[in-house]
Amino acid sequence: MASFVIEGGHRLHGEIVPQGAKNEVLQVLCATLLTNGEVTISNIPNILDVNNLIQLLRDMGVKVAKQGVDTYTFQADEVNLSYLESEEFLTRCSKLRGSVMLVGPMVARFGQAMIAKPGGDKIGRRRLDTHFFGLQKLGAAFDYNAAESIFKISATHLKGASMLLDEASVTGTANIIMAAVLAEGTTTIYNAACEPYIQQLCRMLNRMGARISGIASNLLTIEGVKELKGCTHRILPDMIEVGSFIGMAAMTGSEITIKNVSYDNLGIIPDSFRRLGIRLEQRGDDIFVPRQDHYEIESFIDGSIMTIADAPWPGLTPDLLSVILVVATQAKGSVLIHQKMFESRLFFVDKLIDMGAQIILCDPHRAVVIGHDRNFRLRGGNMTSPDIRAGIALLIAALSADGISRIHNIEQIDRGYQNIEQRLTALGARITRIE
Ligand SMILES: CC(=O)N[C@H]1[C@@H](OP(=O)(O)OP(=O)(O)OC[C@H]2O[C@@H](n3ccc(=O)[nH]c3=O)[C@H](O)[C@@H]2O)O[C@H](CO)[C@@H](O)[C@@H]1O
Ligand SMILES: C=C(OP(=O)(O)O)C(=O)O
Repeated sequence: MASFVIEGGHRLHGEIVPQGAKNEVLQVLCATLLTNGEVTISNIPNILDVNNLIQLLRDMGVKVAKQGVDTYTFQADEVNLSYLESEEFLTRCSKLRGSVMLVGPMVARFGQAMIAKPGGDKIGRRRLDTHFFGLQKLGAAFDYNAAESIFKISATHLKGASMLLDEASVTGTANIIMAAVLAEGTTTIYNAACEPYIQQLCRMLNRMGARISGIASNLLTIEGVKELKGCTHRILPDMIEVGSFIGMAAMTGSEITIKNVSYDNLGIIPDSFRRLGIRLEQRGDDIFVPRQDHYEIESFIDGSIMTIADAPWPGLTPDLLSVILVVATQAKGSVLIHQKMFESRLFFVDKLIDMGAQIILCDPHRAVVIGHDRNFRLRGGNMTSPDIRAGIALLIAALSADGISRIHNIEQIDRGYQNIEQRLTALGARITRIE
């Protein structure tokens, strides 16, 4: 297990460019299986989850060629179907959440898919019902082997259908879209997830010849086509990285410009940080965060205490709540952080309490943060990163703290953040990786 050693208390300064979005790239990589044509994707981040999925595609027989520093071509013209039943395939799938999105394309193109319970963050129950109910509606049969945690899906013929999803699952919607594009006839998906990454997937599929309308809404209409062709696609900047950097700038009292953020695709994220009293300016497609010695959490209009909660897009992504919680510890005022979607994502607050933060964990979903207004600083600590976003939140806390901190299990951070210590060191952070 690798660790970071962080010397806190240094202000940061300069420009940082967000990487390509992890959660978009995981979707569109799976979509390359839908065609035997060549798909070129650029702005692919060099992170653990993405590299694992690319390796998985290679092992399946997909021809993968690196064309540039962040650009790859993929050609799935000779997929090894027997590999899909191997022990090795199942083990690899279980390493990342994104692998679940192989199911839709595989059923659509090859009529069968087998997948082990996918990995990803251990942040509470992460059911897959929406995925499989949707695929069943399209005519696929599925079987779950509980003893081995293996899902088996097969379909001789997928047929378009109307469906109302029981929840707007992001990867579930992606899976159903990718199956429906090659189904016979029309599919409508209501209560579809509609975040920018799903929009990007739909636009890419349309460039491949799919016929999807309603993009950016929660009602998608998909007219199935017989086959898809290759295309080129560029990944959006990672909105969770953008939010993490806004929080990091505020918490460390630093002046930072975050470059090329695709502001229009950030939704409610900038305003969520503004509600904590953080000033940020849109400058073209950049975000400028000025140095702020104090920031004060707003109250609601009636004077009651602010709540910041997650919700399906266009609500606030749950993936930023850990960062928002950490940043609130140095604000003036109080806020209730309500993590509605996941039930084990707030337990990392124990580590912040050890560092001197004032937080009451009310229950697994809710934490009240009482901001210090920087009256006293967090103390460096020794901690383990439980999940990707708690990991970056702890890193931000450590950068602002007095003294030395150690964060263990940083593989969790590496899953989603590219060369993070080098990029932050370029801004003046003091972070050392210990293997
Ligand atoms: C690889 C990937 O893309 N992972 C993202 C994806 O995971 P993933 O697609 O696995 O997450 P889902 O959207 O399926 O659901 C996330 C959680 O929210 C709950 N839920 C979801 C929708 C809803 O309307 N109501 C509700 O309560 C689900 O029960 C689940 O516990 O979306 C999550 C929610 O944005 C993000 O945290 C993950 O980073
Ligand atoms: C929860 C996350 O990732 P995953 O779904 O891959 O576990 C995340 O990106 O915050």
